[in-house]
Amino acid sequence: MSSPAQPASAALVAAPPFPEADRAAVYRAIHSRRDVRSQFTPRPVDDATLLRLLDAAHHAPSVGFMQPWNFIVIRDNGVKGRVQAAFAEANAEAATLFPAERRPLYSALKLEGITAAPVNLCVTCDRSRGGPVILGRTHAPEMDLYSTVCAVQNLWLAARAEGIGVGWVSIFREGALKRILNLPDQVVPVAYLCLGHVDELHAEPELQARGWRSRLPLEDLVFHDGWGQRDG
Ligand SMILES: Cc1cc2c(cc1C)N(C[C@H](O)[C@H](O)[C@H](O)COP(=O)(O)O)c1[nH]c(=O)[nH]c(=O)c1N2
Repeated sequence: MSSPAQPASAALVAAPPFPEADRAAVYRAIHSRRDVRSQFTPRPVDDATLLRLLDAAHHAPSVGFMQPWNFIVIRDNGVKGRVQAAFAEANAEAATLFPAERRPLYSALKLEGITAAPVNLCVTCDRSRGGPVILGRTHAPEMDLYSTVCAVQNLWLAARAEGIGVGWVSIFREGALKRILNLPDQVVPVAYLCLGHVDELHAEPELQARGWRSRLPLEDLVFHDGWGQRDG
């Protein structure tokens, strides 16, 4: 297939601001989204709802429209059990890495909901998708991984709107997850997510509520025209 010398024309549609109530809903999803470990109800996640979430993820931006993601839906208790064991092994290692005075609090935190969540989802990045040269990735090969994270965030926000909680678990040796899920060499497990209906969510990040770490003031993070310049 030969590529045209001129790109085909692309249609435009009107893009006005959303009406007030719709805008409020978007911000509500953003601000009330939480990372969930303990609040999952046993109610199954039906296929239609799950498909809407995956479709939201699939509409994320991606470098060069690479769409490097796959979604491995895990409902099998045997697979969940193996993932849970991989977490437990890595978490025991992780606990030793924090200063002694923080270890009791670390060990008291619940950092996964793998077996409690009705659905687990591994969002992967196929680093070879679309071939070796990808528009926008020529000088920044990690952009495929960032694109996959955009898909995760889309899903996380859509899940909030659906009353589904999502918990991201990243305390694994990557090789362990790859072996359990039979991932090919070029496929990276970017996110391991636990999903399930929730009736309640924490009002603030659980790590903040439990005294692990607090939200930084936005004004400390905004610079103007260069690093460290605070005056606009
Ligand atoms: C890339 C990545 C990886 C992880 C997380 C998040 C992200 C973005 N988070 C959740 C994290 O602790 C949480 O997002 C923050 O504490 C903020 O809380 P809310 O998400 O606002 O509830 C998380 N939480 C947890 O209990 N175990 C984990 O392994 C991880 N890993």
